[in-house]
Amino acid sequence: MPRAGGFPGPIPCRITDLCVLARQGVPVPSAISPFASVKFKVSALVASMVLIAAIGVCGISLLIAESQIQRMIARQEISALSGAAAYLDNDVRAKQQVLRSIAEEALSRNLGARDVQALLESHPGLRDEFVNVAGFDARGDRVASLKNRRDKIINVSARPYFQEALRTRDSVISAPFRSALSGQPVVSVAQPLSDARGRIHTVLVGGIDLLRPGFAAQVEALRTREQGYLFILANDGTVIHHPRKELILTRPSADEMPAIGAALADEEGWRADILDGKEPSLVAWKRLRHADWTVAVSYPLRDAFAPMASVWFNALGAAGLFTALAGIFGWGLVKVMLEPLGELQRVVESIDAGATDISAFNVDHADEFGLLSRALYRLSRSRKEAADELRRLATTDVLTGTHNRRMFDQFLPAALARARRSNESVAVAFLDVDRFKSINDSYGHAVGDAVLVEFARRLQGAVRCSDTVARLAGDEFVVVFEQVRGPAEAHQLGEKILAAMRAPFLVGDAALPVTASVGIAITGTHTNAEVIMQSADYALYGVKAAGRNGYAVNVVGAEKLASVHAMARHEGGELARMG
Ligand SMILES: Nc1nc2c(ncn2[C@@H]2O[C@H](COP(=O)(O)OP(=O)(O)OP(=O)(O)O)[C@@H](O)[C@H]2O)c(=O)[nH]1
Repeated sequence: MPRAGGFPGPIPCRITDLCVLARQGVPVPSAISPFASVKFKVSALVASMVLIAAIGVCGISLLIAESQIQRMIARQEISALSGAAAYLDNDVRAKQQVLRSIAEEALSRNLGARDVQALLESHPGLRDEFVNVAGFDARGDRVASLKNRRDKIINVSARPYFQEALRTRDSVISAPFRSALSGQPVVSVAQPLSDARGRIHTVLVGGIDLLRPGFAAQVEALRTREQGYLFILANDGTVIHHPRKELILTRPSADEMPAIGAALADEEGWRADILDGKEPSLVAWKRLRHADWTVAVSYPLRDAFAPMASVWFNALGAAGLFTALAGIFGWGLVKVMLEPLGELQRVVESIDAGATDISAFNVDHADEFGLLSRALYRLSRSRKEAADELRRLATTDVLTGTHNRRMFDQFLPAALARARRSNESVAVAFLDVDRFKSINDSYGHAVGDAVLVEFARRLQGAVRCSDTVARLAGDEFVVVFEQVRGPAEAHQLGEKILAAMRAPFLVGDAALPVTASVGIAITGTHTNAEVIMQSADYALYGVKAAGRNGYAVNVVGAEKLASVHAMARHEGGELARMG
């Protein structure tokens, strides 16, 4: 249930509910929740749009920047790898060159297989280049060895690099394998030695120990960054160098180690979508020219984009700041823009409270608020006119246009109160058309109506504008006279009314003699509406009893009919006074 004079309890209703309540006449709140305000909504909209735009622009820019940084890092890595590959190439070639020069020396000195041991020992620098250099005759049996000569005798005739060196008669770099002598992973360089007739009598094999600290250190020195790692693969995917030593000489599948799989894809390239050990990584690779190896680097993207994290953070901070500024700006802007609406609301409330009228609408705005003001002005005007018309209809007698009983019932007490305050007298004349029933019966109701209309017109013409004429019912009328000086004036009023009715009423073709009886009461002490009406009725009754067509005046409180003044109409139209 609505509370008296207020809005129902905790507000559970929506706008439509408010409209229903308003239509039912229940007061609805004029203030709205801040979150329902247009200011809030527009500010939130502006802020959201700026936030979306800022995040969108920053996000796209940063993604583009990330992609460019990725390319840049990849290019840097590949160029660093090119340097590393060239270094490794040169290193292997230098080792081949060393053995090749020994081969040339053996040929020039016409040395045979039996001289190879001495030849090797005459080149102490070989120990720096290789873990060991051994000589094998054409059957693959060892005939010389720089180190470990007492080691078990091995035969290398089945080794592919040995066979290839015999076949090509040129230097060959082997695939990585585990040395039968040292058990270490090695790569061998095989160099055939020929005699003057071109017959290969010995194949020199120099081993490069892949786990030798010097080799690992050399490779690691090629890295350009602290993060990530460098690895080397043979063309069949066998790992030659890797920070995880246990992988060396293994051949992991591309599924097991995507970084290794990617590095074998092409001569040179990079990919940034590799998951290397659960970590998204950028892998760049480059194939060596001379040895059939690929040198590659794996670089975690997290490290690559570490500087971008702070850029993202700053960008989001800037987006938040712009959003807050946009929200404040939007709020202020909408506040200014909606100022005319607030003004309009104040005008409507003021009109509603009766403090001002509809002329307060500012209809001069050129914008939408002007349109709204003008529309509200028109609506208010037509509603006011309708209300005025309703009020008029509610207080007007439809047939005669005089006031009706309702209006009279309100007016008389007010007039009496006014008179009391100003210590003046009020007179009420109670009129009744004489024998009106016979007019109706003789000429019909329409003529009766016309008589009533003419009667009212004459009555209104007989009194002052400030006097109030009302039709109570049927052929009964009343007139309220204010500021009456005394009974003598009341008599004059009675005379005046009767005189106004004296001429025949011209209705259609007929000229009807119409008379009226008038009972007048004038205020005395303790007068109220009921009392003065009774007094006027009493006077009217006296006139009727005395033969009609006359008036009588009563002073309230002296309820004794002093005299009846009746006018008798003779056939010739002459009037005679009966006292
Ligand atoms: N034409 C018309 N007649 C009405 C209207 N209202 C009431 N009447 C009639 O007015 C007549 C009133 O008659 P009364 O006042 O009772 O009696 P009277 O004939 O005037 O006689 P006295 O008052 O004694 O002189 C009734 O016949 C009603 O039917 C109206 O609006 N138009």
